[in-house]
Amino acid sequence: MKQLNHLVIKQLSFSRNERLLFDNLDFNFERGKITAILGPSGIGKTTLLKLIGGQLPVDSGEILFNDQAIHNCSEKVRYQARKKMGMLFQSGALFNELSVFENVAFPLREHFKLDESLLSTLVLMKLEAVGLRGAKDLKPSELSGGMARRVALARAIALDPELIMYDEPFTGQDPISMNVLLKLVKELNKTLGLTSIIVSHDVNEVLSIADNVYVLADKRIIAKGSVDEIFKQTDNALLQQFLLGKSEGPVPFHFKAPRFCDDLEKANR
Ligand SMILES: Nc1ncnc2c1ncn2[C@@H]1O[C@H](COP(=O)(O)OP(=O)(O)OP(=O)(O)O)[C@@H](O)[C@H]1O
Repeated sequence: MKQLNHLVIKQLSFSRNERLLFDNLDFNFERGKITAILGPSGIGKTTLLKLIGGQLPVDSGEILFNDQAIHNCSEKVRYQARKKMGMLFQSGALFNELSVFENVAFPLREHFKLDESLLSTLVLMKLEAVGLRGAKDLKPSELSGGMARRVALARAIALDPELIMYDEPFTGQDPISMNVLLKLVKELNKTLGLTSIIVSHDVNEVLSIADNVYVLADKRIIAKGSVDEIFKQTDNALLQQFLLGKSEGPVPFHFKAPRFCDDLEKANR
């Protein structure tokens, strides 16, 4: 029987450049749901996706995908797990020299030996799913930013992943493209039965399609739950500051620094 939790992270700790980013964190990503990961810039959201994808090794803790440990497994197991994960990174540029069709065909050609007619059918199905079958012969330079993001999404679902991770998928989009992408992410989640994880600074937009939310701040999870539950936590000052985007609150404006007078004295020595 398939577990309710598709991906489970237990007691994750991770440092970068001796800076502790995660201190003993637990996450449960429910199968078939959209989970948003929110938090201030630099808190480690992209890093979390890279840890899940196996691009970075954990310092300590466990990552279980379909109940199988993928943090300390063999290369073979990691490769099999990675094949079931699609990733859409903001910087995940398309190959400029390839057509839209060939960009989406790329992972299929890499992983399978398919005859051209089957490959073509699969690519056209993925492009149809993102509404861009008609753009198959265009080059990336001929696409708008929103269209390019949708082609990257078609490429991310080319191998029929179970889980898809989006890193800032809406950044830099005009309101119409943003809504098209939001609708698409929600629809694909439902029609393909995906488990989706979205990292985004577009708090209201991402919460409009998410089922569950984790809010990170200062090495820990400051709030988690369904979207409704998160909005009810009005006594959580850190969460409220973040959700409402207030400059005043528990999140300090100043990055940790020595006393100003000490720095000035040093500068004038
Ligand atoms: N390649 C790297 N090498 C060393 N440190 C890195 C590297 N990439 C990121 N970091 C550091 O890790 C921390 C977390 O970065 P990360 O990109 O995961 O944060 P984020 O929450 O996704 O930020 P943002 O919302 O601004 O994208 C930051 O302090 C960053 O400087």
